[in-house]
Amino acid sequence: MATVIDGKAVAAGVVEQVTAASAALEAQTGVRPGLAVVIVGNDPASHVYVSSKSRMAKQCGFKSVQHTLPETTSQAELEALVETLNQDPEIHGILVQLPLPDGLNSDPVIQSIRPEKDVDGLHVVNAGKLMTGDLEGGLISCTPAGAMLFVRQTHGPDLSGLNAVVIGRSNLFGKPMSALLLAANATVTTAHSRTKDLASVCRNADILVAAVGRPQMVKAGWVKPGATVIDVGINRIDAPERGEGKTRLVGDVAFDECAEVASTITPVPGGVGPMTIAMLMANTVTAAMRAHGIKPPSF
Ligand SMILES: Nc1nc2c(c(=O)[nH]1)N[C@@H](CN(C=O)c1ccc(C(=O)N[C@@H](CCC(=O)O)C(=O)O)cc1)CN2
Repeated sequence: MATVIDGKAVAAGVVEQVTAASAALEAQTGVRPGLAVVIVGNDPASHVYVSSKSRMAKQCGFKSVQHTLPETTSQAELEALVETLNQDPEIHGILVQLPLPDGLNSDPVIQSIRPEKDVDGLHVVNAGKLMTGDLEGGLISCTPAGAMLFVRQTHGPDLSGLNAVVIGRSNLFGKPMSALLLAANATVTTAHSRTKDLASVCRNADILVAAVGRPQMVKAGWVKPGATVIDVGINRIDAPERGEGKTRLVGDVAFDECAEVASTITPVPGGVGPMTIAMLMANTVTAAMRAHGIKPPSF
């Protein structure tokens, strides 16, 4: 049976570090890190995530601002709000919750955020820094940064000689995750829906990262014995065993069977998910410290 990573515990450690850094910044400068979270529309899951982000920001000692905009918000209104937040000296981090409602284009919105306030790490400047191996100068997308912390805790900072396979190529996760693994010297394959014979590609992985959005797609036969398996999927499936109409969360990995083969594995829930919010806090305190000429800790 594999070692199961406790994402909640690791995230709590990061939040503790962030809270200390935030207090130190305030003691030195009188400034609290400021995080603005923008949500458009009525997606229930997004509202839950945004509430958690705002709550956690307060817990870390930040100034926390939430902008809740109606489904009918126009592209121009959304970009105007981002511009106001760009100009606000008390706001060091801006996050626009994704996905946006149909009819709104997230890309120009994200690119209108000042790179130094882009705590989601999605601006081309931050993505470019990551691609060129500059891990200290920019801001890194929260979920891959959190997943990478698990990888470092398991394998150390240098992944030389290890094969890593990332299933998924999104801007939010797959591409930055592949770049982080490559920067740590892993030999990286980015697999996706058009990859031929995905199972045998995965079987070559010492580190297998699944971010496909398909419930329990990765089976035990896809996992190399002794591999580290990181599950980034969050899928809600019917759970009639819990009662009529009930659901439960599962990842992209068939946990029970894969845990028999892997040496280390992340659960869903309680694995990578909690790291997303913790790393957002880390990015926000980093942005605030940089804005005041103070070197942030590495998380
Ligand atoms: N602008 C962004 N939008 C979205 C991001 C993001 O990083 N930036 N990521 C996801 C959603 N997300 C945060 O926004 C997120 C997803 C999951 C969790 C989490 O803690 N999941 C728990 C289970 C929660 C539950 O019960 O539903 C877990 O896995 O244990 C936190 C944040 C898309 N949008």
